Amino acid sequence: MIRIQNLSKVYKTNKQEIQAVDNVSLNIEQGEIFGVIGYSGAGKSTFVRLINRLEEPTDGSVVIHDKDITNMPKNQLRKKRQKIGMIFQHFNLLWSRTVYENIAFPLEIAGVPKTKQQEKVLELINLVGLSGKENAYPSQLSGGQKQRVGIARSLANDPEVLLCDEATSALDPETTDDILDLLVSINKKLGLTIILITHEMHVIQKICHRVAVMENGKVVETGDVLDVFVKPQSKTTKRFVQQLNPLEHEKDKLAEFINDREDSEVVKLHFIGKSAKRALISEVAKTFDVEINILQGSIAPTQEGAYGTLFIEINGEKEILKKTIEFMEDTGVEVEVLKHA
Ligand SMILES: Nc1ncnc2c1ncn2[C@@H]1O[C@H](COP(=O)(O)OP(=O)(O)OP(=O)(O)O)[C@@H](O)[C@H]1O
Repeated sequence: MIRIQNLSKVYKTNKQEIQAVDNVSLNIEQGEIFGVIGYSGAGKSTFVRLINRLEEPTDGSVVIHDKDITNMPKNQLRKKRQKIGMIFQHFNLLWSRTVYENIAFPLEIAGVPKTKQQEKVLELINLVGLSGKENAYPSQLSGGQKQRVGIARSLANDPEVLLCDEATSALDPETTDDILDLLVSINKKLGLTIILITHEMHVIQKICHRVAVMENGKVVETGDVLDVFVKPQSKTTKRFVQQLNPLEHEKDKLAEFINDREDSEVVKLHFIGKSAKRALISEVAKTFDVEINILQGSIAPTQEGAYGTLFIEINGEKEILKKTIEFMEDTGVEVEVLKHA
């Protein structure tokens, strides 16, 4: 649905050239929530602004619904942009206009008749949970409410895609979660494709189906969120995943809880998708003559299912331990033995 090919942006200043986006190619499917994550300076903002040509690309193409944005004349681009919604970190609302008037603004520009405008604005106010706030000014709203106005405004012309530029970065964690829930419900209700950029892995984990990791203008890794979380390939991705899974850091700290016994094996289990719902530990305890000591564990939901990590110590006879590990491996859970008996 959105085909991005060999997209590049070079900023030329007096002193130097900066390659902000470097030969990025991605396909984003209809109806998916696609996240782009990277540290500051990775090129995320530039990338997202190239999609609606708020920045002119130096090279490459962006095709949305079979229309090449990159070589479109300005008057056609203005029309096409009405179908590309965008929300921003600092909301970009019109401060002298009420909530109602902010949301009506893109409809006015598109020349929608007043009665139709009213119908649409009230529908959107209801959709984003701002009923009763129609006549409030942005200065009278909380950050979360301001972003709800931004979202309603971005949806006014029934866009084909919604671009989110660090849309929750100025919000506290609780409000961030509310706004992310709203984006998921809009994605489901309207089947709207969403492309969001962020520097927070939590945002990717909570709402995205697929993710691309950017570094120095390049996409260094891309894939389904669950796969990227479970098997991050690049160094940068691993650092992002560790933000959410501090257990990975704490492997060494477990050492003091582990017995010196010769018959003890320490195992890290990775539960992915359906396997996260299985009562594996009690199954093992009922099936094999072993003792299990749970050392540490965590679980996190994503849009495509949960993934979790559990560190356990298993005590028993060597042969039985071997069979226990094989049994766990056969269930589809990933098993990594950290200390052999
Ligand atoms: N208008 C501009 N002129 C020159 N250089 C720019 C311009 N905009 C961005 N850059 C440079 O391009 C690179 C990528 O910046 P960009 O803002 O896209 O990164 P980012 O990943 O969004 O980072 P942040 O989250 O800090 O905004 C940086 O080195 C930045 O300094």
